[in-house]
Amino acid sequence: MSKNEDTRNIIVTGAARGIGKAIALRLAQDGHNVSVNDIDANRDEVEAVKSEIEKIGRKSHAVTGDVSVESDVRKVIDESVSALGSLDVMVANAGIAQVKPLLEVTQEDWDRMMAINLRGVFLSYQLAAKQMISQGKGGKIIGAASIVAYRPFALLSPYSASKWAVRGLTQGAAMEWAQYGITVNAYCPGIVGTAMWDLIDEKLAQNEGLKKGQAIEKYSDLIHLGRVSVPEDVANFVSYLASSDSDYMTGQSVMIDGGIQFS
Ligand SMILES: NC(=O)C1=CN([C@@H]2O[C@H](COP(=O)(O)OP(=O)(O)OC[C@H]3O[C@@H](n4cnc5c(N)ncnc54)[C@H](O)[C@@H]3O)[C@@H](O)[C@H]2O)C=CC1
Ligand SMILES: CC(=O)C(C)=O
Repeated sequence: MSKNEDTRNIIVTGAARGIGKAIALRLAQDGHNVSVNDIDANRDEVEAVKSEIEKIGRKSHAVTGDVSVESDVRKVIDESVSALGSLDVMVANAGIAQVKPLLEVTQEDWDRMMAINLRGVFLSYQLAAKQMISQGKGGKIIGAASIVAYRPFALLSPYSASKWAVRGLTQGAAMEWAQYGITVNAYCPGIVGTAMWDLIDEKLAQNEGLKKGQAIEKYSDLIHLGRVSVPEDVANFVSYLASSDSDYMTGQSVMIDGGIQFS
């Protein structure tokens, strides 16, 4: 945490594992209180993250709910504000991936992708902004985009479109909410070794006639820094976005990918 930084009250969605968990733990280590959300099926994992945050010495709250459902996002925010006292930073991290040739994508596939990755971010952004405006002290809203928000990966077209839309939403929200002292930015990871990439690797391998582990190896050749990302690489950048050091930055979707894409 920067010198003279206040303790902030923060929500991280999709925080049971992977990048969301790393972000939640890093923000707690930075001295903030962190409320953690995930779907009900991951209740035990999200409770375990809450315990880890409390062991660090910060306040925490675990709240399950589906970010694509407005009443669930409202519950996540209301419970978190009751438990922590306010909402200063919202990290809309939850997301899903699907690997499928575009010619085989069904309307159900498309709708599920957009419901979670786009409507989920929209609801998290909008309801967080309303809460922050009611508090009258501004705030920081941070979303999960991806390098595919700039250049899609083949076989991940709906996913890429959802992340491209998150980049647009982040710009529009930044324009509309600057007047309330709210900044809105997004992080764009590259290839991060999480459960999401386990799934992508398996499905890409099936599609490309490779063995398990070979797809991630092949795609990793794109990384100039020469290693697959770990969730902590992304959490380090989100720590900056949540801190006052990023106060003059808004509307940006920034690559944190070891040098795959260059904008
Ligand atoms: N792993 C990677 O290489 C990259 C990941 N990202 C993005 O970063 C974010 C986190 O990704 P990972 O940690 O890798 O994924 P992950 O699959 O390991 O974790 C995502 C978490 O979000 C939760 N989640 C899914 N749908 C939800 C819903 N409707 N409501 C609440 N929680 C929900 C899952 O249960 C899971 O705990 C995602 O938005 C992803 O698209 C972006 C670029 C690269
Ligand atoms: C999952 C994802 O966004 C990438 C780029 O791998």
